[in-house]
Amino acid sequence: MKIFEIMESKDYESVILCHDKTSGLKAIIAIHDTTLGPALGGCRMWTYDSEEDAINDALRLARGMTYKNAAAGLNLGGGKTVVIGNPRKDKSEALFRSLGRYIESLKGRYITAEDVGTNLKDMEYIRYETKYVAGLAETSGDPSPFTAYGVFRGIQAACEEVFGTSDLKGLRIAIQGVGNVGYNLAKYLYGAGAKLIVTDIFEDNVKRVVEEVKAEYVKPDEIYGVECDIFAPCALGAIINDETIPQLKCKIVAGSANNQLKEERHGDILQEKGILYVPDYIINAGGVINVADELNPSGYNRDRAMRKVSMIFDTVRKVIQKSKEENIPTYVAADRVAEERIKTIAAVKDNYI
Ligand SMILES: NC(=O)C1=CN([C@@H]2O[C@H](COP(=O)(O)OP(=O)(O)OC[C@H]3O[C@@H](n4cnc5c(N)ncnc54)[C@H](O)[C@@H]3O)[C@@H](O)[C@H]2O)C=CC1
Ligand SMILES: O=C(O)CCC(=O)C(=O)O
Repeated sequence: MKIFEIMESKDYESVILCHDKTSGLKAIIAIHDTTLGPALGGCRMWTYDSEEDAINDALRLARGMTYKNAAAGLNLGGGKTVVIGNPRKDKSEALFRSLGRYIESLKGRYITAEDVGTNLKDMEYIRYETKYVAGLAETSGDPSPFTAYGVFRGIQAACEEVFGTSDLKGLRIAIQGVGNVGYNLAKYLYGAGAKLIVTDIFEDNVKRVVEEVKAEYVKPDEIYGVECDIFAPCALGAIINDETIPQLKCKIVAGSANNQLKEERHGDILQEKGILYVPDYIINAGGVINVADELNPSGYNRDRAMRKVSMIFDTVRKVIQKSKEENIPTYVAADRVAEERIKTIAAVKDNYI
């Protein structure tokens, strides 16, 4: 793996390899860009097939956070931690405290939070060793309901564009994955009068949405072909690909899953087919917007965080507008929105003060 070549090609600032023999910690902290402020991004714990896969994931996710934070209007850069290990078997207080000490050594250049495979308890252990951790139980807590609310607002903005109204009443919305975010999203959509079709690989998760929001159930591999207005991927990445696109019968793709496009060209294909794709990192920023509110000098405020999450409606509109004006796919427009903000703020910071 030619690490410096990769870092140079996508402008990474640092990649820190962390190892602790006692706790078995093997982690990578990737910091992509700190132009806007300290890098904020969650800590993922996963069993990777190889160390190279883990490093690549950390790099990709860290860069994603730069774009997510920038487009969301946060004064934060992008970074991410990847812990190599099985989140069901390999967790311990020592492991997360050891990681916390590495994060502390960065003196605030990187702030961590939850991600796939980590939870509030893990963040508490990290907190024993460093204050550079957000998303704690006593402050902003579980980010999922905020992410779901942001996705809901983004869907409303997309509907305004495609159907001429943000009213979701009577629309058919297919949700892939009704876990933490998908479940909360289903409740918002049901409350707004939408008809839901859902799938999940866990029976319990399906059961609660079928009961609580009268959703229709389809098998996991049937969700792509469901006749619907909106397809909301809330499970895995790379689900918009050569196999799934021909099956889609929706007008909008808008959901919380990270890295939905398997390859960038799949965003182009959606556009050619007249399906509006709402870029993942624009619509799923609710969680990080909420977590970032903890960094406010006056302390965390839930109402303020919700107001900011609600503005995802405006960010989605801005991205759609840019895509139309510049005749580019929405995923390119999103990147431009983020890059332009970073460039402008970097120029402001050029001044000597
Ligand atoms: N939780 C948050 O605040 C944020 C989550 N995201 C992304 O949103 C997505 C969902 O996150 P969470 O709800 O927190 O995760 P989760 O693990 O609680 O829920 C995911 C659900 O998808 C289901 N699933 C997995 N594979 C599936 C398949 N092949 N077909 C159907 N269902 C399947 C799982 O059984 C689970 O119920 C992930 O991609 C995550 O990276 C992004 C930003 C913030
Ligand atoms: O929401 C969080 O807990 C951290 C932010 C993050 O890593 C993400 O949005 O993917």
